[in-house]
Formats: sequence, C-alpha cells, structure tokens
Amino acid sequence: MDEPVLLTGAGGRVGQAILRGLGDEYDWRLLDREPLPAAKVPDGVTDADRYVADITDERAVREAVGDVGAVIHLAGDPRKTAPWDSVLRNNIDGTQVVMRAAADAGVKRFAFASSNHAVGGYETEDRTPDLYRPEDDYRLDGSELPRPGNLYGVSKAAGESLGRFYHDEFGMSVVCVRIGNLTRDHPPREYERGQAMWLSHRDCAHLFDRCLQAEYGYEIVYGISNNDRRYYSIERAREALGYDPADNSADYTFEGKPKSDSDTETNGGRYDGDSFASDADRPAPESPAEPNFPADPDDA
Ligand SMILES: NC(=O)C1=CN([C@@H]2O[C@H](COP(=O)(O)OP(=O)(O)OC[C@H]3O[C@@H](n4cnc5c(N)ncnc54)[C@H](O)[C@@H]3O)[C@@H](O)[C@H]2O)C=CC1
Ligand SMILES: O=C1O[C@H](COP(=O)(O)O)[C@@H](O)[C@H](O)[C@H]1O
Repeated sequence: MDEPVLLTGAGGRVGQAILRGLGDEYDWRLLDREPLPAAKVPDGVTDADRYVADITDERAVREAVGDVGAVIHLAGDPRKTAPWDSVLRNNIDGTQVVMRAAADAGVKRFAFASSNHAVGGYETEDRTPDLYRPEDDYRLDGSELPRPGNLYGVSKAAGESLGRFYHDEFGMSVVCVRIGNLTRDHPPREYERGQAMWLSHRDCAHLFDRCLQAEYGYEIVYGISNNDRRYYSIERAREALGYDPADNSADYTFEGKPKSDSDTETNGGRYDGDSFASDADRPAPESPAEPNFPADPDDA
C-alpha cells in the first residue's frame, strides 16, 4: 500500500506491538494524545507525521486523516472497569469522530480495535472454566450478537456498529478485531482465560498487516494466537484476511516459561527483523496501564 496509514493510539501496547513488527513496512502517520518519545517512533516517521491530539478533536483528526489510505484505530480507554463517562467520550464519541473523518476522506480500509469484552457475557457460569480448556469445543466465531459484560464492552460493541454503518453507508471497508489479551514474550501467567485469548506481539503485527492488505467489506474477527486453549474461532480471520498466526500459548508452561527454545515468540518469529533495534536494545515499555488511565484493579 503506497498511501500513508494512520495509527491512532500509537504509543500504547497494541500500537507499539504493531510498530515493532511493521515499522518499516508502511508510511506511518501516528496519532496519540500523549507525545511519543523517539524510542516509540519508527525510523523515517517525520515530525509532520506525528500528531499529538485527542481523537475527539474533530479538526485535528480530519487533518491527520487527510490523504491516508487506511486507518488502524486503537486510541481509547482500554480498561474493563472504565466508567461510562470515559468510554462514552474516548471510545464511542472518539471512534465516531475518527470513522466519520475517515469515511469523508475516502479512506479505503479501516481496522477497529474491538475487544473480547464485547462478548464477555457468553462466559456464563455453566461454561466456565471448561471454556478456557483445550478439550472444550465451544466457539464464538464473530457471527454472534455482542454480549458485553461491562460498559467498556458496550463501548466496543458500539464501535462495531459504527463500523457497520460506515461500511454500509459510505462503502469504507471495515474490520473489527476483537482483540484477546496482548502480552509480550509469553502468554499471561497462571491465567487460563488469558492463555485462551493470548495474542502474541508478532501475531498482532501480522494480523493488522493483513487488515491493511486484504480485500474485505465488513468483518468481525477474533484477534488471538493459534492457542490450543481457545473459545474464539480464528477461521474468519484466516478466510477473510489470510491471518496465519505463529504462536500458541500451549508452547509455554502455565507460569509462562517457553517449553522449548525453538518455538517461542522471542525465537524464530516472522517479524523478528523489524525496523527498531532488537527488543533487548529498546527501553523497557512503560507500565501497561500508562499513560492516561489508572490501572484496572484486577489487572496483574
Ligand atoms: N491490550 C489488549 O490486550 C487489548 C486492547 N484492546 C483495545 O486496543 C486498543 C489499544 O489498547 P492498548 O494499546 O492496550 O491501550 P493503551 O492504553 O496501552 O494505549 C492506548 C493509547 O491510546 C491513547 N489514547 C487514549 N485515549 C485517547 C484519546 N481520547 N485521544 C487520543 N489518544 C488516546 C493513549 O495515550 C495510549 O497511548 C484499545 O482500544 C483497547 O480497548 C482490546 C482488547 C485487548
Ligand atoms: O479489552 C481488553 O482485554 C484484555 C484482556 O481482558 P482481561 O479481562 O483478561 O484482562 C485486557 O488485558 C485489556 O486491558 C483490555 O483492553
């Protein structure tokens, strides 16, 4: 793709996983309400391509989205405990502003960071914890109705509906990725649910790469690695996008240690050769809940 790609929420966990994997592959335009330190910006991204703006600032967003070919929209409040005023502003109103500006600018592809929490209500007492175990064959595949378990999930379901609207009424290709649980180097530790919905950094980069390359109309897909434990199907992501994940939480112990050195995210990955210095050379990322919102109380 020759045109620039706008990445909102570029400084966060998902944004950095994408940039670490795909920093060299696209002409990026980065937007975040926090200024990005140089270590978070791929080589070649100029100051003119860095926007410090809130996504509810319509004028700034319209400027950032001008002449881009695609948008990856991540900016928002990621907390499952987020209160209504925050998700209403950051996740619903903010997504409306970004999608509207993209549709008006004629953006071709729009990838929206939805969440497992848009369907958290399917994890009923009678299904859990079996649901999180490899032998269980229950699957959500993206065709089911949203069933949020919290207001954050409601805001993600709203974003998916906005995407449907902007696809149907404006013809913009929209893919909603119900992201599972992104962690770096190993799956969430001692957390069955997290291991069932693990998304490794390299699979995250690969998945969003496919969102920028594939031809689609409107899609809802699950963004998880190829985990043995799973209750989300990744078939639609494979079929519609050509997603081909490399990682599996079963390659790690329950405590998060690699079972072998040959098949882990840190060794031999599709995206290990990225535009940044190696992960080991990079400054440690800031804490997961930085910088805008206080941490979810039950986040490890
Ligand atoms: N990390 C994960 O495992 C998952 C993340 N997601 C979604 O992916 C997206 C990114 O999540 P993370 O990277 O984990 O969050 P994060 O909090 O690490 O990053 C979010 C980024 O967006 C920026 N931001 C927040 N509100 C903004 C606003 N109003 N205007 C401009 N910038 C704003 C923040 O400054 C931050 O850099 C979120 O929409 C989240 O709901 C969904 C499921 C799982
Ligand atoms: O949407 C999100 O989901 C992940 C996983 O949820 P959890 O309930 O297992 O923690 C969460 O880590 C992330 O912060 C959130 O944005």
